[in-house]
Amino acid sequence: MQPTSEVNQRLARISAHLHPPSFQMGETSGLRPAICRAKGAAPGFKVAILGAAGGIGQPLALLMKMNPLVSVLHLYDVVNTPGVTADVSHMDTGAVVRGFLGPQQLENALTGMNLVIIPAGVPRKPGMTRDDLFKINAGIVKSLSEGIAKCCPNAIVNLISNPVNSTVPIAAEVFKKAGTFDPKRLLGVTMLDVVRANTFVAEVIGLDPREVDVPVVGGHAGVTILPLLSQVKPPCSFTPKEIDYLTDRIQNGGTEVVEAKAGTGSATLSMAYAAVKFADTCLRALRGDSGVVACAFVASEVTELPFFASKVRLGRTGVEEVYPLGPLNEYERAGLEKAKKELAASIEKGVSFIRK
Ligand SMILES: NC(=O)c1ccc[n+]([C@@H]2O[C@H](COP(=O)([O-])OP(=O)(O)OC[C@H]3O[C@@H](n4cnc5c(N)ncnc54)[C@H](O)[C@@H]3O)[C@@H](O)[C@H]2O)c1
Ligand SMILES: O=C(O)C[C@H](O)C(=O)O
Repeated sequence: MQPTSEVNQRLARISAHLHPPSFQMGETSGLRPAICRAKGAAPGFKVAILGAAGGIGQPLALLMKMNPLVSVLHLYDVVNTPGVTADVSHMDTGAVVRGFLGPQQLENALTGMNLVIIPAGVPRKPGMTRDDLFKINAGIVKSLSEGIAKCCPNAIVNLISNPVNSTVPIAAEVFKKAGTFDPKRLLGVTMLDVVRANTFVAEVIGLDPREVDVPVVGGHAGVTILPLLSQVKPPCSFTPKEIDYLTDRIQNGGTEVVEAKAGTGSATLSMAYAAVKFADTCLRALRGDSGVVACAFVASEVTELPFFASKVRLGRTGVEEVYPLGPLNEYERAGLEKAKKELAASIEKGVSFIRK
């Protein structure tokens, strides 16, 4: 039988653990200090998610916490990071999770990061285009990019916030101004278009989507999303009706979700999946894996436009090769002309937002 005082002390310790005093973000922004003998994080990459408490940010945080390549996961947002961080940090996977709240903690969130994923910003409601988000999201991406230029200029950046066709040029201009721009390290995330294309094509041809690979080039909005159905792997042919159906469904997949969600937001779960698929690709390349290829919206000389989405090869330094588009059929050449016209305006809008 233990003395009562010892039992009481132990109960008090357990109670303090279960009911901590009110949450406070410390200077270094960790959650409340834990009793911990670990000397530091295990080997792996340090990843920050900016916008981590949002519709995409939360499932993205969950999935990145499960990624064995991640040793440290920083969750930053202007609201609600304490709760999301406490929640995700209880998962018994390797990554150490730390939460950061508000602009005063942005620098701590970013310092030392290898990869920064940005899903911060407002989503569409029915009837809106992605460009309608520019007014709010341009400023958000500008300030977060300024933080990256200052605190982790060598990090790979995965930019999700819409309109991607303009936010990537915005980030590039901020980095140029700061003298830190390296086109190899800035990638607009168009993986959701590829994920959708693989799914819809697999449905039409009756295959498992995991066996299908559809290159999607151009940009990430409406007609700028250009699936190259003539280059689908495994090789297959489509009727003109199937091509029209697939092109339209892939280009409007985002709107399909926005309308189904009826005012409560846009794609979050499939986007978190696509973002993790893309981030994992970047991390494997950083680790030194060879043959790592994905579609992304990057600085490019594939067309006359300064940015364009196409297949890229990733390596330890980021984008190591931007692949040409390959042979296009007449339908795709016509789509490319339409895509370039809209893309040029969106890119210019982003550039002049910073240069003005
Ligand atoms: N690239 C793509 O394929 C793709 C796909 C889906 C959504 N999106 C875009 O991703 C963005 C986020 O979508 P969502 O559904 O997660 O929206 P959401 O509103 O659910 O979450 C956005 C989060 O960003 C946070 N935020 C706002 N300003 C911030 C700032 N200055 N710093 C840090 N965080 C900030 C908000 O607090 C919120 O938690 C939208 O712009 C959306 O259009 C892109
Ligand atoms: O459609 C949107 O607004 C969100 C995203 O760009 C998507 O493609 O789902």
